[in-house]
Amino acid sequence: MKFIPQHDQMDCGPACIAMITKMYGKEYPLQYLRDISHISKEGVSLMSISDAAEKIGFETYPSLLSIEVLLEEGTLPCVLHWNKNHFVVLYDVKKNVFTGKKRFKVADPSHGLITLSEEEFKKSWCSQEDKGIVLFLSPTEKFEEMEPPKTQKLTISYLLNYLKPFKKQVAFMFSMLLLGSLVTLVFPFLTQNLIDKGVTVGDMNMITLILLAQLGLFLGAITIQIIRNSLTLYVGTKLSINIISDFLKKTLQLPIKFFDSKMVGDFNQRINDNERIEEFLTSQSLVTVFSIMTFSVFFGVLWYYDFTILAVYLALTVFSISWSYYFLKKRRMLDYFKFQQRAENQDSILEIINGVSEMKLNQFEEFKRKAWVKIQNKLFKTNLRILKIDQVQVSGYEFLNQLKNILVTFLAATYVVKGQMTIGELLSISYIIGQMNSPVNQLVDFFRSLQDAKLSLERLNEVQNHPEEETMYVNEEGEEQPLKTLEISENIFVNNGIEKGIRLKNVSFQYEGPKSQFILKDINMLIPEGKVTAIVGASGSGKTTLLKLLLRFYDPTLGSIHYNYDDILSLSPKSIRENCGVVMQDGYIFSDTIERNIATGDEVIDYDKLIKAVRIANIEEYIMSLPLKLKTKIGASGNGISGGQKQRILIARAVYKNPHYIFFDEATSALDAENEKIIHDNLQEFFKDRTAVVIAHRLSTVKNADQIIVLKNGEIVEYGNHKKLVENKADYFHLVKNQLELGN
Ligand SMILES: Nc1ncnc2c1ncn2[C@@H]1O[C@H](COP(=O)(O)OP(=O)(O)OP(=O)(O)O)[C@@H](O)[C@H]1O
Repeated sequence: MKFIPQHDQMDCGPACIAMITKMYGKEYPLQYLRDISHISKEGVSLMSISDAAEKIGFETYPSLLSIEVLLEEGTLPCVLHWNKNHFVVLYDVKKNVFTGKKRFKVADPSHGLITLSEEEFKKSWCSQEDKGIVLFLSPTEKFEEMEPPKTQKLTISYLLNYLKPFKKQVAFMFSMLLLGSLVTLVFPFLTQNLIDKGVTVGDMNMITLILLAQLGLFLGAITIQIIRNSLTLYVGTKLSINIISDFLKKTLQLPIKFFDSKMVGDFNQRINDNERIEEFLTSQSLVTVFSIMTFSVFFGVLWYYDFTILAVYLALTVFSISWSYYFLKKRRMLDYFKFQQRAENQDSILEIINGVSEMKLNQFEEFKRKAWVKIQNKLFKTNLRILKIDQVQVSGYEFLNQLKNILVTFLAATYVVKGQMTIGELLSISYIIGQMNSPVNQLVDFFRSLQDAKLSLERLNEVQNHPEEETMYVNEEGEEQPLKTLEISENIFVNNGIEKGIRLKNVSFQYEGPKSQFILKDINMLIPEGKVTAIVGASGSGKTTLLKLLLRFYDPTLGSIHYNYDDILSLSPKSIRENCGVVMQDGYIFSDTIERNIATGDEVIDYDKLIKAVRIANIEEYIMSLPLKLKTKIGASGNGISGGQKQRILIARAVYKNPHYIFFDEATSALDAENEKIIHDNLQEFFKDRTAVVIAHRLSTVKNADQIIVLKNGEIVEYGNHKKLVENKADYFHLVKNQLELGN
């Protein structure tokens, strides 16, 4: 059984399929499996795992059954629903020949390969009385025929390219290292001469001279060390900035769907991954090259002194390195788990901080604190496992090192006793052995760092390999074409007199896999150019989702959306968003000045436009009452401003953009009636000649719209203007009835 760990907190499902496909001889990349199992922040469901497995050629049978039936009729490996919130693979069940007791072998993507007794197994698996949920998978011919998609892997050599711009500095660092190594090389000869030509002969002048030379060399070595450290810091920092900045650039080009499945902790850990790689490139790799050089030089010097001593030294060194390497491999998986638990830990702390007031209001503190302690316990267990391995590795390594030193000293001392070696030579050899140990330690550190860097690379690979948002599209003739820019022009020619606007044809949409619920169902509508369309409907009816499709955050599962005559799939998402002024329900206030929060896209702020936008959003009075006016900083996530002020700033942001399309999702829901009326009147003027879609529950906002669309459970149930819909006395009427009676 080849174990594959989950990379992120929600990855257990895809990791289980990856292990099973591997058992059947095929290696599917985790990212591909994530995509086809439609992973979200909540992870994947058994249905999505089954969908994904079917897609790559398995036949799947989900079941709820008892342990006896599982053992009698089940085929292994299978996926089990574990502790009601996780998935694992059961790959073997063995019977103890002496006790007759069964041992269950389980691959837990967040913990490793584990063997459990029947009791333990039942405790984690059985969710309803004595039964548990299982997904059996059997490969079909399709599985044999299908080839896993190829992914390009980031390699260490690719990363070395990052060092290229720093050739000069690296060469300089290298020459410093070389110089340092030459200096240390002279020390053993000085020691030998100090004893043999100074102390033994009683030549005080010689002793003084040699000691002065040693002092001089020592000062030289310190100077070299200082220069080297500053250079390493310089190159390291620059490299780190380049690597992480490229990573952020790439990450920001990924589609929203990618972010749907990631937690903040997962991203933070990836930044750490980048730093780990930087450290590997700057500190470890260079120093190791140098260490190997130093080692080789001392190797030659030791050979010059005595071959037997060298041979003993080498044999034990090879043994101690192999010892460490073996344990490093064992530690590899634990590193994955630690990474993941640290991400969980960060998310938990973040949630406690962000939700502090809700927690206090609803007495949730204890529960959340205990959840945090639970994560800490998991982390502690992993750390304990790591420590156990490290203890054995380090103790064994130290023991071998000491044994090496003792043996070599014993050999050298024997030579001195026999008169085959001088005391000076003995001391010199001791010095050389001491010097050779540090490159060997360095080599062990290098292997550890290399392993860490490789793990980090694997995790970064999935970001690197994920297709970016702006890619190609396939036209009607089946040819690949570059994406087009959304055209906004007065004289767009529309074929056959078709009305201009955004047209939705038979649009259906699901967030997750094919077996998931349709959030939008067969939507047909035109959002006419230059007019205001309002969308109303009960909470959860799919209004926001519809808006997100228009912004190309997601693509329709079925049907098509056309901006005038262009299919949305042929348009670059960036160009669509550039032409849209959007206020979302969860609009975000950046930790910056008010003016920067409004003029987000412009390098140089156009103050005329800004004042106009601020006036339309009716927030001028508030801003001007602040001591720093437009330059006032509004805190992280908009702390320090009220909900209504936040909405007005978001409206000002959309207006400042001067967009052709306007999408407002409950943009004025937090405002008082008076403010809403003023903004509403201001917007009527602003909406002129623009195409607007407004989602609102309040009658006053939608009443004047040119057309009103009523959504119910993802379907359009009614459309028309206010007057017509009220007369219909159907869904719209019921939605706004209370407000009508109030005389609005
Ligand atoms: N990222 C997502 N992943 C999975 N399901 C989602 C996601 N976002 C929304 N949904 C689901 O889609 C459905 C419609 O949500 P949507 O936000 O579009 O409704 P809405 O009509 O805008 O509701 P409201 O008036 O409360 O804002 C809901 O059942 C919701 O659970």
